Amino acid sequence: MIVGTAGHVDHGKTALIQQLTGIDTDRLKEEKARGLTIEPGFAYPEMAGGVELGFVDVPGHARFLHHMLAGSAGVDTVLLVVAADDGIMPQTVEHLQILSLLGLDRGLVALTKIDRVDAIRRRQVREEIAALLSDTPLAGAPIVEASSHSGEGVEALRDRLWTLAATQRATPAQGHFRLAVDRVFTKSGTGLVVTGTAFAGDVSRNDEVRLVPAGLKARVRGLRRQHRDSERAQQGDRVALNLAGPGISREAIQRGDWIVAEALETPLLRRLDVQLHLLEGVPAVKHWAPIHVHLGVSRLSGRLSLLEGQRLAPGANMLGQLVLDEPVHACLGDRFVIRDPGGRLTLGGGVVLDGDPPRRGQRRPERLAWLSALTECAAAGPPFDLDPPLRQALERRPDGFDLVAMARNANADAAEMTARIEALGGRVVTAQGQRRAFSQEALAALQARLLDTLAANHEREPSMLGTERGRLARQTMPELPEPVCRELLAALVERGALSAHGPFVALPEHRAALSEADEALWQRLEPFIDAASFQPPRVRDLAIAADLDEALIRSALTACARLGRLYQVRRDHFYLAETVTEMAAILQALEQQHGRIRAAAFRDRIGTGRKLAIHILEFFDRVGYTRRIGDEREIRQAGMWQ
Ligand SMILES: Nc1nc2c(ncn2[C@@H]2O[C@H](COP(=O)(O)OP(=O)(O)OP(=O)(O)O)[C@@H](O)[C@H]2O)c(=O)[nH]1
Repeated sequence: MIVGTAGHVDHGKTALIQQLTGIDTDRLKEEKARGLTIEPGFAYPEMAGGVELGFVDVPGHARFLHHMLAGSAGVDTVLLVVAADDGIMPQTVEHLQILSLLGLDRGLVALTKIDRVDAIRRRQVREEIAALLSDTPLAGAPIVEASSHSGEGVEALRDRLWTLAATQRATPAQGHFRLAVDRVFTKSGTGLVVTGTAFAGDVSRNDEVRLVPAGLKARVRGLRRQHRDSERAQQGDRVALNLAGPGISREAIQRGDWIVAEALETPLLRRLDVQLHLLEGVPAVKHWAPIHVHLGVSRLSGRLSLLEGQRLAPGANMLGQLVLDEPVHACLGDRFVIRDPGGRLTLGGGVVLDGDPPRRGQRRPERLAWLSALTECAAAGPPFDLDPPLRQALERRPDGFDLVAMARNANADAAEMTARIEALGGRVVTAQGQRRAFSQEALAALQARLLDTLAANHEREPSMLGTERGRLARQTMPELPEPVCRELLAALVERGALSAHGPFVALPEHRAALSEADEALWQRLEPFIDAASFQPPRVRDLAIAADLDEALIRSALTACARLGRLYQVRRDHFYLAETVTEMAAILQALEQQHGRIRAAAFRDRIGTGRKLAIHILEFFDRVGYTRRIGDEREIRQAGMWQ
């Protein structure tokens, strides 16, 4: 259990934690000199019987509110401190509002400095506190009187907290590991250490993790939880990680960054779709207002885009989008607080719904309906029941949806999510690390559209052998990722609904034909092309060799290429289909032998000049058989020429 203090400056938070735990959480020299907390401080008292309890002591001064917000990230229990002499003060109210916005609903109130007041005053302040709590998630929380000076009531408060910690059921770790970094330092002999609260999942020594936003990979060399060496830590724990790896240094990471499991690595997010709530008593906020956003441990600047109107009224809720100046990491259900750009006023906050909003159509009814479904899902709290939004997506998205991005957003496992989709009657197409989910009807409709497009192509281009797969994909559904389209086409070929001819596909009944004149030319030209296998004569050389007109040859060979007898590897340079198949096999063998394909190795194998070898490799890239990576290539579609 991690208890976070809250309350107005000088109400006795630090003194109380010291009384309760014997630990002084004010570490900084300046804090000591000024008698003021600036940075969050931590205390982990020794507990008997495996009970775990940690304290985060936050500053009360209004100027350090961003530190209070950072300290409150990851806290699960609140200790609201109110001094009996002052009573409720501005930061008592503001901290309480922030804790509500962060979704904290468990905790108690310590009425401190009771040595300074009489019984009547104590009762009066207790009543004021009860009234203040009444319409917050902490309504009805116990109010315990204590004095850090006389010690009165401290034992009773400790008993309450210790019992609460002992009876709290440990939440099982869910999802992939995420940790919000609140401190970064280097320790001689150890190296880089980051500390923070684990928001989800678990981490073990020697795990590989990612730094966000730096994107660097790191190994967990050492691990401490709640200030003790450990092999493993999990959701809810205060964790210190000793990280190592290429590029891992003090400069690569700072407070507010995240350490996440590989599976959560995202292209960095700058726009987050959210459910917003504006506090009562603050000015209304207009669309595109500049704001400060506190998310996890970070403070970011940006704009507030309203998705359901031009103005958000005090006390109201609305769907919106945070458009941030810097990239962030966030998942469904993360809470955030918004403040005015001057950082003086807490305006409201909300819940992250979708970290990957579409560029267009953000206010379309189906998009808003999707966000509303996610709002309900997030409101019910983790573990999230994703079935209702998934069901909705299956019903309403004829082009399917990206299941990997959706799983990442919900910090769920993509394989488990695939099983959920299948249980809901949907289908998932998997290709090259992508997973796209469709309803059965949507999938059938898409396949029918592919066949229709192909039929139209055949009618328009009767002499063509078929349509190149990539082109068919772009023609039919440009918004779908190409690997997914190719996978759909492969399934149709498998079922016999399509026939495959190298990179082309055609309806099985389609028969392309050559004109008689072209057929006659082909008979004359084929021997010339065949004789020179890897280096066939170009159109001009054929014209000389066969004593024919160049334009005639070009048109006949183009017609033959449409039929799949030849491939135009570059302008005016045609190769027999068999030769292309042979070269494809050579590439495959080279890849098997060397891991990657180098142009020089290919040139040596086919015995041509370097320039021609490169032209041929570029042809294979173009048709999607190979992919170029720097100076090398790898096979993308091994089955294309089999
Ligand atoms: N008389 C009396 N004084 C107290 C009590 N608790 C704290 N104080 C005094 O109040 C002052 C502020 O106490 P802190 O514990 O630093 O207050 P704080 O809430 O942690 O302050 P910030 O963290 O800066 O917001 C100090 O001078 C304490 O000695 C108490 O129970 N009785």
